[in-house]
Amino acid sequence: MPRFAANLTMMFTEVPFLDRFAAAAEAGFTAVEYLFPYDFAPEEIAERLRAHGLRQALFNLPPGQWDAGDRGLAALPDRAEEFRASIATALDYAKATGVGRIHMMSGLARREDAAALRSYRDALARLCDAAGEAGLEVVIEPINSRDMPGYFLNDFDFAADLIAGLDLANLKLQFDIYHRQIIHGDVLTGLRETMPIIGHVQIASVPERHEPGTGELDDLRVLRELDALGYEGFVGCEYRPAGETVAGLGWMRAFD
Ligand SMILES: O=C(O)C(=O)[C@H](O)CO
Ligand SMILES: [Mg+2]
Repeated sequence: MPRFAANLTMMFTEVPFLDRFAAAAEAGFTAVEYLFPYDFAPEEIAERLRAHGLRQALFNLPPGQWDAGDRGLAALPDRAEEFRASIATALDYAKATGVGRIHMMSGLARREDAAALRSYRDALARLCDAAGEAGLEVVIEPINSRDMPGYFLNDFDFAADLIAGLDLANLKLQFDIYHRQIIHGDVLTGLRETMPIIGHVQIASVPERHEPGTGELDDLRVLRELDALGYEGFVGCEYRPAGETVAGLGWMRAFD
């Protein structure tokens, strides 16, 4: 049975962010993830996790100025200093929350840009080194270009090649089934081929990004295949509920 984590950026938005921990626990989740914790002090987040018996599955490094359009810093050579500072910030939150892996967003850049590629590879090496010392994995996630136009890491084969080429022990793939289906399709084959390098999985229906089982893919079949392949990590429920969050959790009963 998959170990589901509620994505608190997208789910339980009926209540303010810090109250979403309680709401997720009450709905039966034992783990949570979200994009960014940085609007709150590390201790505030840690306290919510403790109070509700939740595990932290994942969060992202600071992405730069999100509201100004930044989507990560790693592939941006002129933001290298900011990227380095973001590692220390993320590691503070990792220590407080006990998370086992952090997601590094690439930023908006062209893959053909040699300086961007160099910056991205250097950023990964630096981050993996620091995260490794803290006992953490680093994950990278291909994101489809419809949701995030211009995103550097927009292809699963490119990501797998980078991971193989860099050969860093704690670098893994974040396999978001929603993005995989939009970018390439062929989801089951993708899972089978990349299972040895997968560090985190996320799911949502395609194309609406709602509850699993409400889109074009047989998401329950995909989740069963994950089990069959021996995946033991978390599956982040990174979807926007079509209506009220708890009312939309019926799809999970298939795994009771
Ligand atoms: O968009 C996604 O799928 C993510 O997982 C990212 O963390 C951020 O955009
Ligand atoms: Mg995702």
